[in-house]
Amino acid sequence: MPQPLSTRAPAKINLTLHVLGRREDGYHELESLVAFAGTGDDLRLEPGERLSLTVEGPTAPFAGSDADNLVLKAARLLTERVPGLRIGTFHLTKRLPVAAGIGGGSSDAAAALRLLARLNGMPPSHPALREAARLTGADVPVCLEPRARMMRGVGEKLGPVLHLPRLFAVLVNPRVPVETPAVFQSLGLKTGQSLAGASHPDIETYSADSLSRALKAARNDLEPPACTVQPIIAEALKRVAGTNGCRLARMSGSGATVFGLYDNCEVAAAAAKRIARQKPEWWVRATSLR
Ligand SMILES: C[C@](O)(CO)[C@H](O)COP(=O)(O)OP(=O)(O)OC[C@H]1O[C@@H](n2ccc(N)nc2=O)[C@H](O)[C@@H]1O
Ligand SMILES: Nc1ncnc2c1ncn2[C@@H]1O[C@H](COP(=O)(O)OP(=O)(O)OP(=O)(O)O)[C@@H](O)[C@H]1O
Repeated sequence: MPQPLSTRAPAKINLTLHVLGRREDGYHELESLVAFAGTGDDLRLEPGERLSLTVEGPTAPFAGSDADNLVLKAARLLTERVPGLRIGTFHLTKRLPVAAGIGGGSSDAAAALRLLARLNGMPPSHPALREAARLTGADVPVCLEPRARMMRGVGEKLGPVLHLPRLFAVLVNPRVPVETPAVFQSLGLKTGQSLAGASHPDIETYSADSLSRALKAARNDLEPPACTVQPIIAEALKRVAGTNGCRLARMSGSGATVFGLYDNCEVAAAAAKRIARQKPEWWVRATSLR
């Protein structure tokens, strides 16, 4: 029985993000503990002669032109590397906010690579998949197998899968797009500049307590520059931090999405309800992270 050619493209959450410096090519060296949410986009692949894409769903109008979609970029990069690759039409249901720091486009691109691998019987470790992912964007490699892990370099160095205790979260996006290059720019590092930063311990199995301690001791270095680029992020952080039972409020990636962590799903759901009532125009989701 062939497996259905569909997959979830979950939101990527940077639980921590330390900037270690800026390379000569202008990209920034990072260290980030990445997890994935229960909420995301959906992608389906209908095998066929031509490579094409349809996009629908609530946030489809904001995802740019289909020709520039990262789903097609990743698929093209793979076809260039694998002669005779079976292809087809992708159908993307777009639900995640765009340019939001939760890797929507990256996760969609990684989902496309997973579906093409499945259609062609390629193992997930195939070097062409890894290369196509890396060339599509810095966040794509970590999204290939969406499980919690440490990400280093500019996203190409991945640690082993981490067994995190289930985290109960609320994701909040004030519906302002934030362009990643503008935030890195606003950090103001010179090329070749290194920063002394506390590095993350390499732990494979966290208890709820050790994870909570590690998260609190860490930070997202892109939070201050992102708040300068888009001051509403500071308001989102304050609103999340002010909800009952919020253990930690932090921005993901380059923003503007902010997450709050809670002890259980009931408290998280209540916090989401409260923020959605206060700010009906914002995107608010209670979800779990792993
Ligand atoms: C901030 C993160 O979301 C953290 O996970 C990622 O590092 C960004 O990943 P991404 O959006 O896939 O990034 P890309 O599309 O590859 O790069 C967009 C732009 O962000 C800047 N960029 C990105 C990644 C990185 N490590 N250093 C950078 O300086 C570069 O100006 C680059 O031109
Ligand atoms: N499938 C896609 N979904 C969303 N945006 C896409 C997609 N393909 C291309 N894009 C373009 O990519 C840009 C970044 O969108 P995306 O939602 O991936 O950002 P992000 O969440 O900030 O990503 P990251 O956290 O990796 O920095 C947008 O300007 C958008 O036009």
